Amino acid sequence: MTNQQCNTSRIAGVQFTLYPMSDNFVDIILSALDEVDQSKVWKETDDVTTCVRGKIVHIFDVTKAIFLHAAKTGEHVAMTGTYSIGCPGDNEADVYMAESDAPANAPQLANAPQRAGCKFAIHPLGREDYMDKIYEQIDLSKARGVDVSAAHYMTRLDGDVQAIFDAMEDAFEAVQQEVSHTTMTFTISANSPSNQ
Ligand SMILES: Cc1ncc(C[n+]2csc(CCO)c2C)c(N)n1
Repeated sequence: MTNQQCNTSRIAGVQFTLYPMSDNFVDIILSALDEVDQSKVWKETDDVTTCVRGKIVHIFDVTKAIFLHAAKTGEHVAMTGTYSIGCPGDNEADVYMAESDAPANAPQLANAPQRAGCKFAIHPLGREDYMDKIYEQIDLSKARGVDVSAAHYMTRLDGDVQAIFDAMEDAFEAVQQEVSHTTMTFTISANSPSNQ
């Protein structure tokens, strides 16, 4: 689903870390961060994570593109992170909310097939009825190109990387419309020797 929100949408963000299981990890991390178009988001990298903030459509576009960039090296790579929206006081990158909705990396990713496995969990905050909000809003039966299965504390998604990130974006988008402060944690892994 593409994000149809206009420029008055709320700022969202993600803190994430890439783990290339390779001697070449510095190059893989830095080239992924360098070569992906992050012009539509606020960003900051340090020794622990990268933080990207802006419209929902762009924070998912950027994390998807960085993971795909690292995975196309053929090395076993994992990424873990937390998406967040509605965090009180989160507005210092408001200028990025005026960006257009067209995802900056979508054209380059159009033909970049890559399989992965992912587990994610969504956390609607400050609500006693949080389980209802999850069940009401998330309909992964509509997710195309991913196998969905239950796991303890998480939902597992297997399939193409782009379809996995699209399914997570749809879930995050739907829940945050109902619950103002929502976070989502995920771990995604590609080229794992466990699958060979
Ligand atoms: C997305 C992402 N952002 C930051 C780090 C932290 N980090 C670990 S090694 C390295 C390169 C050499 O400084 C960096 C930036 C990461 N792993 N993944």
